[in-house]
Amino acid sequence: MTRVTLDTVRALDSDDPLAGFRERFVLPDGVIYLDGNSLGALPKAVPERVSAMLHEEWGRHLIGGWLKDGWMEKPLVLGDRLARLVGAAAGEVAVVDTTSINVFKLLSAALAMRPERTVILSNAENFPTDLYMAQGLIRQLGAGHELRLVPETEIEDAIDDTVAVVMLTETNFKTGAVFDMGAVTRAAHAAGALTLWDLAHSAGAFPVDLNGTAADFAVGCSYKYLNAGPGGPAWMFVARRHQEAAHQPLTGWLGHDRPFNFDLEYRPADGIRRHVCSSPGVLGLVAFEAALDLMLEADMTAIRAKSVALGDLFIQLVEQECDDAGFRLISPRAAGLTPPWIRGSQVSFAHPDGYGIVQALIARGVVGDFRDPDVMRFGFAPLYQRYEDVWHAIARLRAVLDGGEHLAEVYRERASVT
Ligand SMILES: Cc1ncc(COP(=O)(O)O)c(C=O)c1O
Ligand SMILES: Nc1c(O)cccc1C(=O)C[C@H](N)C(=O)O
Repeated sequence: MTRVTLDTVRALDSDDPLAGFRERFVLPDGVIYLDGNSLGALPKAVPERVSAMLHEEWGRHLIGGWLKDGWMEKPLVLGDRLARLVGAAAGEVAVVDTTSINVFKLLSAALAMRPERTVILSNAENFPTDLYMAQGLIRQLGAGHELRLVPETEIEDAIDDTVAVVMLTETNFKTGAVFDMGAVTRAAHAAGALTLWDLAHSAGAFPVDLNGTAADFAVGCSYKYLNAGPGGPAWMFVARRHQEAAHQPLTGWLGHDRPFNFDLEYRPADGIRRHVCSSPGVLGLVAFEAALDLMLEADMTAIRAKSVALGDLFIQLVEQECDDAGFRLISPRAAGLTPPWIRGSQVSFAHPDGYGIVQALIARGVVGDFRDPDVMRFGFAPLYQRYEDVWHAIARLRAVLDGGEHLAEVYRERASVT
């Protein structure tokens, strides 16, 4: 393979069709941010839009904003906009609650649609909150249901006629490996099961085609690749064909068919609206709206192409510059430029000193993250990263290793939030 040089990466940046997006984000000087897969960077439009909402909407219209400024409808209006990014149709997505809560709601709805079956099938590598929510729901439902975990490579074979729901995170949060959503969904349907996809590490990272793969249910967050800010509102998808039958358990007043009739009896609204529970958090929604509008200006195929190129470059440079360091690539080497996707928008290497290396890199302004037991994780966000950033990140990695900076006493104890 030809050696990569600084000239090579500068040439890639000068040919980059997405280069113009970078200046639309706030990025601290000197920082190379490779953690947009945990918390996306701040789009400049977000504080502008939130400030306008505060001063021009809330400040002037007071309670009138619910109607005049469309606050009440935002969960569904933004859902329709987001639908375009995830291969859904208008009316199939709502922006509500948190990812964990939406897992609970949709898992409950799906189990009730398969009353004769008892198993929620998932993988042992899934992000724990999904498993915890399933465990909590099972406890709530009383005896009878089971969360069955198998290794991710065995999922399709494990789908049998006891399985009610196959609940998977499409992109593995540690390795970036991506399930073949179409193949798993076909296998689930062939066995009479439903699918619930967690797209936290997929939406905004690469093209998602919920209806093209006939997915049943999905959830996702807005604060990673969609850049809506810490704790930004989550979203959920219910395929149109299930909307009549799918009933979620958190039957708050805003999922009622006529909330302002104040009836004593709950009657679910039609369609996706019944999955809204409470008053929408308008500040978070407005931040998300600004970030989403920016994302929708970009071509998702171009985003995917650059994400793959950044990830490939990162792998190549680690191997070129640090081949003596004992890094073990745990992400799929090939990413996939057409579906089925194989690697998401992150690259992870395992290393026994991974924690210290990540911390020492952060001290040098290269922000990635660490996941137990030994995973160094780096995320690629094509709208605000340059190829040259990858070059400098690896140069700083080399400097960390050369200086033994990662072995410092201060990194012996791990921080509790990373
Ligand atoms: C796959 C996945 N699901 C869910 C979450 C978190 O959900 P919540 O927004 O409810 O904290 C994360 C990360 O925080 C995640 O990686
Ligand atoms: N959601 C997070 C948070 O509130 C604090 C710190 C990190 C996170 C994360 O997003 C973790 C992330 N889901 C992961 O993939 O590890």
